[in-house]
Amino acid sequence: MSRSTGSGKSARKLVDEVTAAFPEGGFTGLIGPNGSGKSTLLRLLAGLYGPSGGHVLLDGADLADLRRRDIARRVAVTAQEVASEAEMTVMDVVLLGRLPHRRGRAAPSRHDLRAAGEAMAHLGVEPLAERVWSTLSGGERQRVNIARALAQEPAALLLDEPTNHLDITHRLDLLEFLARIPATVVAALHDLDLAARHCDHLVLLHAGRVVASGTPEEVLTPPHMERVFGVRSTLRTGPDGRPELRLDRAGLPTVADGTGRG
Ligand SMILES: Nc1ncnc2c1ncn2[C@@H]1O[C@H](COP(=O)(O)OP(=O)(O)OP(=O)(O)O)[C@@H](O)[C@H]1O
Repeated sequence: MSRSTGSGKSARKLVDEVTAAFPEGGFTGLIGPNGSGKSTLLRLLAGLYGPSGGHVLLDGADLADLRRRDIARRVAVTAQEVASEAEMTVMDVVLLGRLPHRRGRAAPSRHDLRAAGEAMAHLGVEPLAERVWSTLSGGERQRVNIARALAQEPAALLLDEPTNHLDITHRLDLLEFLARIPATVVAALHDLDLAARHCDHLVLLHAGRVVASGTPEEVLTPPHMERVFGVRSTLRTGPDGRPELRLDRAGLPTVADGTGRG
């Protein structure tokens, strides 16, 4: 899909010398500690930030040369936290995803309604269609927000911590769904074990730079895990053939009783 080289726009570089490619139709997990630059890189890929150097390419075209609307027709993005006060129904929120495809203030077309309905069905939020957004729980809001992005029918779906607020069942459902869809998916993820199991490609960031990118086996190596997260790790193939990551802080102080005295 796209490739980003360069840095964020700021006197201080938030991401620097990033060169990364995101396999078309694949599911890339963007991993790294807090503050390592995952959200910033997603914003660069979405064209919300312009790089102060380098380029972000979408199918070979520089995002800087594309109109905002043309980018929005092909790239959908969700933020980490979404505003909670909107008094719109869930259906109206999901239909916002159709805006880049609609002309002026015309009523939603049959195709718009179908795309919104299908997106809601995929995320299991159809029963919430008439609910007011501000009354939803955190996890419901997260799923509706992803449904909105999906209703956009994007070629590339950029998701900032999409498993936030989701219980384990919804986490697994969502990650399996993202691995299956034909769109190019790039998601910032904190659950390294889930990223190992569900993503076919990983980009590991540390202090605004790419430390490694490739398959889970290439990226989740003990030296990378120790260097970036300060943890020991073992990656093996599970009984279902998928990678299984085990992490521990052996040798480091632990918080065993919640008092911090371990
Ligand atoms: N608008 C901004 N102005 C100044 N610094 C910023 C801005 N946005 C982000 N940063 C800084 O850039 C760095 C990268 O932030 P970013 O949000 O991209 O990290 P992240 O990997 O997504 O972190 P997290 O896992 O905590 O969500 C952080 O040090 C952050 O404080």
